[in-house]
Amino acid sequence: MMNKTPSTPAKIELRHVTHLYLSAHRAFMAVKDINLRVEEGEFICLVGPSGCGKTTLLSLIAGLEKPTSGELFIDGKPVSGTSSQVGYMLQQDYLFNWRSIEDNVFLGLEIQGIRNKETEEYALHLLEEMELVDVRRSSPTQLSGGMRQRVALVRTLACQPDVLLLDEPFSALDYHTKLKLEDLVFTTLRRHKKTALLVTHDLSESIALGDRVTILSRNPGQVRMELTIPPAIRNALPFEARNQEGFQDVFHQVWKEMEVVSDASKGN
Ligand SMILES: Nc1ncnc2c1ncn2[C@@H]1O[C@H](COP(=O)(O)OP(=O)(O)OP(=O)(O)O)[C@@H](O)[C@H]1O
Repeated sequence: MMNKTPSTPAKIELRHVTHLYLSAHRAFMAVKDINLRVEEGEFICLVGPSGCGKTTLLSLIAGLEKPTSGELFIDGKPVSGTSSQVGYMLQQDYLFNWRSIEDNVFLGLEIQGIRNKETEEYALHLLEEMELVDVRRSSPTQLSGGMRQRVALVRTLACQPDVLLLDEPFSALDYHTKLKLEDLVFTTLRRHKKTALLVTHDLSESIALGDRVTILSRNPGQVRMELTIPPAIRNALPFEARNQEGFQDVFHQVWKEMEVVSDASKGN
C-alpha cells in the first residue's frame, strides 16, 4: 500500500451512504450510513451475513445504483455512473461459448471501443500471466471452472481499470482450485497495483487476501468492524498466510464478530 497524507483523496470513499430499495408496496433500507475509505493499492475484503448489503455496496461503487443519500467518490470525484476506471467481476463468469477465449477477452475492449493492436497485446500478456495463453483459441466449454474464472478476470483487467470489484469470484470453485486461484489473483492484482474490494462468505479467504477485513451487520447493513491484517500474514501469499502465526487469532476475532452480527439479525 502507498503512503498517503490525510488530505490525499482516497481511491474509493463512501461518506454516510444509505440505500433504500423501493417497490410499489415498501421501502427497504439495505445499507445505512456507510463510511468507508480505501486507499490506492489496498485490497479490502467485505464480509457479513447474507443480505447485509455487500453486493449493494459494490453496485453503488460501480455506479450501477445511485445512493438514496450520502456520497461516493473515486479519486475524489463523485461517482455519477459506470466508468471504465472500475472493473466488476461476478461469481458467474458470463463467457460466451460461441467465442474463443481470446475473443471473449477482447469483448470488453470492443464494448469500450478500445480494441487495437496495443490493447490486444496487453490482453494476451495477461492471458500469459494467468497461464491461459495455450488455450486462447479454445472454446470456454473446453475449460474448467477455475480456468473460466481466470479468463473472466483477464477480460476485466484487459480494460485496465484501477479499481476491481470482485463479488464472490471463487465461491463456485472446488477448494483446491480456489486456493490456487487466490494466490494467482492476489499476485496479479498487486503486480498491477490495483485497488480491490472483494466480497466473500469465506472468513479464512478474507484474512488470507485482504489488507483489511470490513465486517458488516445486517438490517440495515452497517460497518460493524474494520480489522487490519497483521504484516506477518499480509506479507505472505494467501495459501501460506493461513499457516502464519496469528492467523487463527484473527480468524477467531472475525468469527466472534460474525456470530454477534448473525445473532443480532435473527431477531429481525
Ligand atoms: N433490487 C432489489 N430490490 C429490493 N430489495 C433488494 C434488491 N437488491 C437487494 N435487495 C435487498 O437488500 C438487502 C441487501 O442485499 P445484497 O444483495 O446487497 O446483500 P448481500 O450481503 O450481498 O447478500 P448475499 O451475501 O446473500 O449475497 C437484502 O435484504 C436484499 O433482499
